[in-house]
Amino acid sequence: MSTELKVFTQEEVAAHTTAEDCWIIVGEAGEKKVYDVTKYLDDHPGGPEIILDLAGQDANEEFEDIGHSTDARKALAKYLIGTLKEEPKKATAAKTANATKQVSSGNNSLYVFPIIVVVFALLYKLMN
Ligand code: HEM
Repeated sequence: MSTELKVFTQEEVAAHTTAEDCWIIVGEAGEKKVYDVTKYLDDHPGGPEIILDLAGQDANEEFEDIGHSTDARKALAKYLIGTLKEEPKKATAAKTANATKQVSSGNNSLYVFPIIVVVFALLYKLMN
């Protein structure tokens, strides 16, 4: 059995919001995990609705606020399906586009930088 966990985006998780298909995100920033709790909904001591209200979302704050027991955490662990792809807010699409650009121009900038440094060093010498 593979121990590799699938990585889901926030958008992918957000598509599972019904009683027949209910995913939630639980975990601290940097280690957020995705759980498919569909089968647990009816077993939840706090009722299914409270979880369904947070379906497809990050439910960490609510999950922690209640002060769930170790047993609750063990129950949750059984429904782990993957981890959340966490990225710095916004600008992600732009960054990806830039990254592609930088790969192709990467070699050039490697040479340009030392040249700029040398030019500035010469200018500094001339002026002093
Ligand atoms: C997603 C947000 C969740 C909220 C807001 C929430 C809320 C609550 C509340 C209010 C109770 C108390 C019920 C009562 O005493 O009448 C409770 C109990 C419990 N919940 Fe949740 N729950 C959440 C998710 C989960 C999940 C995903 C699991 C496990 C898969 C879970 C497992 C339990 C267990 C085992 C209890 C019994 C008390 C304990 O052992 O801590 N809960 N929950």
